[in-house]
Amino acid sequence: MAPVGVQFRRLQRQLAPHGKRLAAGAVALMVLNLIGAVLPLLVQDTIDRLAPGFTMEELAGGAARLLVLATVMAVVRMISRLLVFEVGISVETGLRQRLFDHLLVQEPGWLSRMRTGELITRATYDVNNVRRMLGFAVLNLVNVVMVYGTQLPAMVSIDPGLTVAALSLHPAMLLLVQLFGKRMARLQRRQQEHLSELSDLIQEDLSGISAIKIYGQEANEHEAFSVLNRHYRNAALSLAKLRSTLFPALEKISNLSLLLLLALGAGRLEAAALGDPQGLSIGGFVALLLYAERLVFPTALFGFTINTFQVGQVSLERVEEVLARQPQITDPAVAEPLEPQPAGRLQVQNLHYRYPDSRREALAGVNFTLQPGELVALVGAVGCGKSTVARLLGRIIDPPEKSVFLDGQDIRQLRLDDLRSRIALVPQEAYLFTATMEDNLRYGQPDTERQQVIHYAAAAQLSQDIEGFPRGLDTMVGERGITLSGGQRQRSALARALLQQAPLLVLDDALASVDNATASGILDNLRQHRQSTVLFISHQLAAAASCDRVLVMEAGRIVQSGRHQTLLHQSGPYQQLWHRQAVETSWSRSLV
Ligand SMILES: Nc1ncnc2c1ncn2[C@@H]1O[C@H](COP(=O)(O)OP(=O)(O)OP(=O)(O)O)[C@@H](O)[C@H]1O
Repeated sequence: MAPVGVQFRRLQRQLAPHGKRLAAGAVALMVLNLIGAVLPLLVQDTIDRLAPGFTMEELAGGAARLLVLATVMAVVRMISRLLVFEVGISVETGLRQRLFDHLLVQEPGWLSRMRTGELITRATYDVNNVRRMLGFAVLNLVNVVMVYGTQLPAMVSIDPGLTVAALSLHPAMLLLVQLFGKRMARLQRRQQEHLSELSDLIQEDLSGISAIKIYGQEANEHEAFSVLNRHYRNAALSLAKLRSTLFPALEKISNLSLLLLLALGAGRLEAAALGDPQGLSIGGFVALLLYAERLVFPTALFGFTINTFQVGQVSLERVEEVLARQPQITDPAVAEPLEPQPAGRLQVQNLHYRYPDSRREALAGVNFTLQPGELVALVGAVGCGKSTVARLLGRIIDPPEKSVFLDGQDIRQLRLDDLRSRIALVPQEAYLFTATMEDNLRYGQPDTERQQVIHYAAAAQLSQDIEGFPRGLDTMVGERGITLSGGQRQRSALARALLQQAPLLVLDDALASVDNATASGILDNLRQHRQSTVLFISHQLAAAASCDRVLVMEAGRIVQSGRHQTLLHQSGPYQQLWHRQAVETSWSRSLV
């Protein structure tokens, strides 16, 4: 845990914007406690007036005063709680929103290294703990000070000896809550950790359900799940056991302190009955009982408050840890304005890149230029660095400065939004959201007219598929919608990118699930539109052959560049790739 000063500043930071509401809540609490201190005195007065000869009017008057005060108290209590809890809820929702927005600006590489379940835990469980600390705990802390501050003097004024007796068991109550509370907090965290492990496993298994089925691993996955489930169950049961021991124990202590008060109070009542001026009136005794009872709950809650603070501080630290993580891919301090007339000219100069956790350079000095409107294929063996080039062009990972220029502008000097309006990147893995087909296609351009959507769907050779969907463009797709084939997903992602009408379109193996003829048809459409320069990264050499030029990559470098026919007749990696693919194709045909 951080030092107290740091903890205090953290709390202050969260509460500062809600100062007025908190102050209003504190005033309401004070009013509540003042009424709470006066009420037993009124009860005392009303009872002590019940001497022989009291009138019903006197009794009714006393009862009416009590009723009015009790009603006012209930209303003020509600207001004070609403005010303080609202602060907790406002901090909770604000913090969660900040956390979500902060995750959105992080680069995918970092997010994929983090466990999803862990991030969800921080955005839900930990943020909830912060709410409890700033709502429940702040309320109880202020309240307990006020309850004791207003009630103790009144109790002492009635009978100092019995006041000590009434409070004598409170330390035991606090000690018990402290002891149990620490264990409860530990178990709650453990339970939450098991829950996030379970949600990680569910997520992973549902994503990889095909692999599980293909390798017949259902039984193993069942076992892995049941182990985690058992851990969760054990933590939940231990927590339930702890709670069902603690709460009755607290009730017992509270009953004991009342018993003690009754036992000692009886003597004081008897003394008063015998005319001893030091004795205690019945009204005074009832008032003491009421005070003692009103102290039990805040005292027990005070024990929980300390734990809630400790747990809340740890949670706030965990949330702030994520918030403190600076995104690595950001807008430049002073961004260049975008070139007003984009043409789609791309220059890549001496581009080197090494992944953070890798020893070897993925790109070892890549050089190439794409002229406006050119359709250029980038081919090469697996792992040679093609996708790395695509990711760098879209700044999904960051290229060094002065190595990638779009229309003469270093892409590191552009705002990210500007860059992404100029480069449309279609990744290998097409992702569709749970939304209609139309909303999926216009995801990057939500205001696009339907006619435009239809136009670009046709360019991506998707029209026939859409016609075949039950509700055409209004068909729900994604997780809960109909399942699209890999090729349909890829063409949807392509149509989505075409809608952006960016001057440079980068297809990162984005037609891998589409047959050669369809891929060539799509490339023809792109060539006819000529609205963008296109970098077509692919393993499909037959489709690549129809491009204006082919770039060949090997071990992180461009080693050949030229027209297909020229390269095919040069001995080199392209010729080898082409022959290997021709052999594989004829081999696979021979199997049919
Ligand atoms: N996130 C990463 N962290 C570390 N190394 C990576 C990462 N992504 C890729 N690499 C490595 O960088 C090199 C280039 O990978 P890249 O994905 O660019 O190849 P590729 O040519 O697109 O391959 P493929 O044709 O199989 O898609 C490979 O050695 C790969 O292992």
